[in-house]
Amino acid sequence: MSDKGILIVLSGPSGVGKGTVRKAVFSRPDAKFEYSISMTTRKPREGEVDGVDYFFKSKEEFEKLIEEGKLLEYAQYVGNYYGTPVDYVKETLEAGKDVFLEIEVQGAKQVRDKFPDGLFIFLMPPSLDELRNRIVGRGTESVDLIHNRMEAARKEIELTSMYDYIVVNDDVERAVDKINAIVQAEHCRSERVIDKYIEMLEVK
Ligand SMILES: Nc1ncnc2c1ncn2[C@@H]1O[C@H](COP(=O)(O)OP(=O)(O)OP(=O)(O)O)[C@@H](O)[C@H]1O
Ligand SMILES: Nc1nc2c(ncn2[C@@H]2O[C@H](COP(=O)(O)O)[C@@H](O)[C@H]2O)c(=O)[nH]1
Repeated sequence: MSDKGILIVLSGPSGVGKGTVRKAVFSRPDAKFEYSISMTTRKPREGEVDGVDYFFKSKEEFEKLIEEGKLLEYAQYVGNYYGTPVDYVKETLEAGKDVFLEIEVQGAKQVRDKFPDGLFIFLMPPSLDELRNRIVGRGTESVDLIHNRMEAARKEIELTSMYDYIVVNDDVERAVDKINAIVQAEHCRSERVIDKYIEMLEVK
């Protein structure tokens, strides 16, 4: 059995429900993943706690982290930086624990290049109309921004081939069930590959 954890990357278009699904994954009592807390230059929202929801940084601090190579990936999103701390991810995987990232699509592409063996899951809206309803319903975007995000979503949905799985977020709890099943299957697959390898060595 592999002694390293699996890097699980949940991504998808803005408004599809990544944050909602990620919170539901971690609210299950049997959740076995470690959540990688991101760094961001965005200001905390009401109720958000530094070191729990994000590590909140100034623009200067974030740019220093980029220069020092402390981020596995980073992206600018709606005028702020977001990034994943590389040391935490590597150390946690080395300790044999699965790490869960919830990041936007530019960041997911960068992680795929560095961790091709990661498990990449694209969260898909049931339809583009429903995606628009969710963005509008959240009430956080102006009309212009909603238009930009819908244009971006169309392009992102065409580029799903770099992902290992596509999960439709029609219902949050069903999406969580599917993600848990995918991770469990990935564990079984890697164990089977390693068992096969040991078997071959023993025959020799
Ligand atoms: N399965 C679902 N059915 C109906 N509404 C949903 C579902 N999942 C999420 N939502 C709603 O859609 C809206 C967007 O969700 P959320 O903020 O989690 O998206 P996101 O992908 O994290 O967005 P962003 O990338 O812009 O931060 C929220 O109002 C959320 O309550
Ligand atoms: N590339 C990265 N994207 C990230 C990271 N952490 C969060 N995110 C994504 O940013 C947007 C906005 O998040 P919000 O909390 O301001 O609503 C959302 O799509 C997140 O998935 C990260 O480390 N890297």
